Amino acid sequence: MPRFAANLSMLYNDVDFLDRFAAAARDGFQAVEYLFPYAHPAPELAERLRAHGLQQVLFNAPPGDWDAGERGLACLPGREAEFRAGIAQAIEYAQALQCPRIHVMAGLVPQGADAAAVRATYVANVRHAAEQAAPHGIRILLEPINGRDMPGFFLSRQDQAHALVAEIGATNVQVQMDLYHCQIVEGDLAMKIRQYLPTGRVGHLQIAGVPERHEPDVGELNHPYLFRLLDSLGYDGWIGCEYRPARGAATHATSDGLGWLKPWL
Ligand SMILES: O=C(O)[C@@H](O)C(=O)CO
Ligand SMILES: [Mg+2]
Repeated sequence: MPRFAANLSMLYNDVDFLDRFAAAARDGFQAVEYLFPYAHPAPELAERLRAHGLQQVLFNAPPGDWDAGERGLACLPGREAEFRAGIAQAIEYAQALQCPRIHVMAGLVPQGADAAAVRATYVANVRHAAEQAAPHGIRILLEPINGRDMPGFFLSRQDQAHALVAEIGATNVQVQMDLYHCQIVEGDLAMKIRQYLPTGRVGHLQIAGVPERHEPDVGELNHPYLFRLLDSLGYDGWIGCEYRPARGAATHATSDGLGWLKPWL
């Protein structure tokens, strides 16, 4: 059976962030993920996980100045020191939260930048992150993101991410295969899953309905078919529920929209 993690950045927006742990546990989730933990002290987050019997399965390294539009630092020439400081902070949080995966966002390609320099910066930065994370048993994940949601993002295709993982050459670097982004950029999801899961290089999956990024049972995808396929391939990792409930931040919007999950809990 697929194992589902609630993405607390997108789900349960009708309550404060720290109250989303309890809400997810009440709905039957045993694991959570979210974008960034850094607004809260790690012990406070660890206590929420403990109190509600939840595992933290993923969060992101610091992305640079998110409010100013930055979406990761890994591919940005000249920002290496900030990138490294962010990785050190992320590893501290991952240890405190016993989280085995950190997503390192690639970043937006700077206007006019030399493509070779951007790629070389990315490879060197991810190698550094992998080296720092490895002694703690932490994996570094790279996620291709669609260019409609994040125009100019360095990484958008699965084949690009897998080629980079091979080039980086560290055993603790894997691809975060977000099926929502993959459907928008490439489509042919079942064949992509059949192609990439057996490589052992997919470290985490995420889902959402396409194109609105609402519940998985809203939109053009047949998620039950994909879940059965993942089962048949022996996928035993987590699937992050990274979608915006169709009723937004209305009271109980997330819980009311979880009908799709019930058969899989
Ligand atoms: O798909 C996404 O948007 C996320 O997984 C993420 O980490 C960046 O926003
Ligand atoms: Mg994602």
